[in-house]
Amino acid sequence: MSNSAELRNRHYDNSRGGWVEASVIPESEVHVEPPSAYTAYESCTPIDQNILHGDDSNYMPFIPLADDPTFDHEDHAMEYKRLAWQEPYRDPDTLEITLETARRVQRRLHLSPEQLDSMGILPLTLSTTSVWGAIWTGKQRYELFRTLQTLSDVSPPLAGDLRSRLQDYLTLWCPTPDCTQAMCFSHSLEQAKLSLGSHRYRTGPFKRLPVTEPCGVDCTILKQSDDVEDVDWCPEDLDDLRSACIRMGCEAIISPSLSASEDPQDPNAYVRSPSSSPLVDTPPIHSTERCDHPGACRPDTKCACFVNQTPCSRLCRCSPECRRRWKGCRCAASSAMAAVAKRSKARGRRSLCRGTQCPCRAAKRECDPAVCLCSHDNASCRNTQIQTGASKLVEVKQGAFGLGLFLLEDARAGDLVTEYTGELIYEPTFLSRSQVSAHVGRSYVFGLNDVFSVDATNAGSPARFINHAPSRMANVAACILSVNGFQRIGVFAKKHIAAGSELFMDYGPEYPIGGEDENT
Ligand SMILES: C[S@@+](CC[C@H](N)C(=O)[O-])C[C@H]1O[C@@H](n2cnc3c(N)ncnc32)[C@H](O)[C@@H]1O
Repeated sequence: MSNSAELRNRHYDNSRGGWVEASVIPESEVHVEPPSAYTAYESCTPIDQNILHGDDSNYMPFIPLADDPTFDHEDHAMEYKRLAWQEPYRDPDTLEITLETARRVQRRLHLSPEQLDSMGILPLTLSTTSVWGAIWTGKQRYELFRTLQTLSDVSPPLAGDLRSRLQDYLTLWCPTPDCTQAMCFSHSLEQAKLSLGSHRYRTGPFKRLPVTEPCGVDCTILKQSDDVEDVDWCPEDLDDLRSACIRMGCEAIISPSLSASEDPQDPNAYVRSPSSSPLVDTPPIHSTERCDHPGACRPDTKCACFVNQTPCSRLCRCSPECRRRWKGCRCAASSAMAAVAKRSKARGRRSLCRGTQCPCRAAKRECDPAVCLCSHDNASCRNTQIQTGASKLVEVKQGAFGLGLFLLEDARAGDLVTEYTGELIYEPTFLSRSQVSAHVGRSYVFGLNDVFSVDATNAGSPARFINHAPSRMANVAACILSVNGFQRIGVFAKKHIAAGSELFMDYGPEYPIGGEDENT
């Protein structure tokens, strides 16, 4: 048996059939460089879709570049109204406990929030008048999920209150067809508000809920007949119900009359730039607003779609019969096109909706599988690359200007290389953050529309590493497309790009590096 000193100097090498002497380097001769710390502010959370951040201009979350004496910290702090670390610490559970206690006391003893506040028995004041009360804070926290005005709004709906329960279901799910997240934060601006209960439906033409087979014990149909008032459902309500039923897997109340309209309206009616290529000449882009009113869009509805002269998307909450709804393309309608599509699909290529004769593409919209006669088969339509995630393999490594993005496979002209994702931020946040990015000399912000910018500084996709080159030398170009109601940034190949190439795009004249003028 070897002693431990001998063992330390030998190791077992299978290839050499037994113990071999190890060459031991004395500790004094070992020089290991300590690993260098990561450079500050370099971390970026990978995300595959934009996330709504909104505004952080009120709270300064931390002191950026705190160890850099050349950064003007005082000036930067002026961008914010409050310093987050000077707010008193509140255990988030305290809010829940306070609200739940208040709810129970209110139910059993019928004490109002004001009475409870005057008794001073709760850890937080409820105060319905001050913006700092627990009710207001609760509303802030939950308004993404449901609309709260008073304490009773925080309560779960009663079993027989079908309307509130349905609203609860609807606000729990993201109403975006592309998103399957419950309590989604990415599309929280889009929360559905059920329009039930308005008196106007009592006088209009009603549709009765078609009674067919219930989907289960909790089916809305059973609730309707059992324990709630007899409800007359207007078309908008039915649309909401249909959406709820689809998500619950219940086919029972899906009215056939609400399926996608077959109105042969000219699909070109809303095309704004018929001859433009999808990579250039972007028309003025408005924020992704959608209408939320009964009936069709008209001048008096003053909705964003009507005012901006943009077609209604499938997320709009106007009547399904509204003539402003985008009708999609008919690119696969002819048997000849269908045959071409079949042939190219067999070769693994997408051939439909390639050119601007496709009205969706001409209008800078991706084809919508719900209405277009092409994208029922995604493998054929060339204009669904962002929503189907048909991007290329890429890698990040040292590029021409710091890190850069490189292709790992060939790309053909028009192929989606990657999507540019990040946090959706408002202008004040853009301004406060740009002080830091100007100081470090790197910016990852991409203007999306007249409300939002996409900032890939803290969270984003590999597209954030694409370096700038003037247009004539750039091999990719970014294009903002409307994808099923949302504006998204696709980075497309301008020409054939061989695997291994670094990707460059023209950042445009507004980018600090300078556009064509400065770099040509
Ligand atoms: C979107 S980032 C690109 C990725 C960046 N190279 C990195 O290492 O993270 C944009 C920044 O890269 C640098 N950059 C990109 N293209 C450049 C160019 N043509 N000339 C000089 N700097 C460039 C600038 O610092 C710019 O603010």
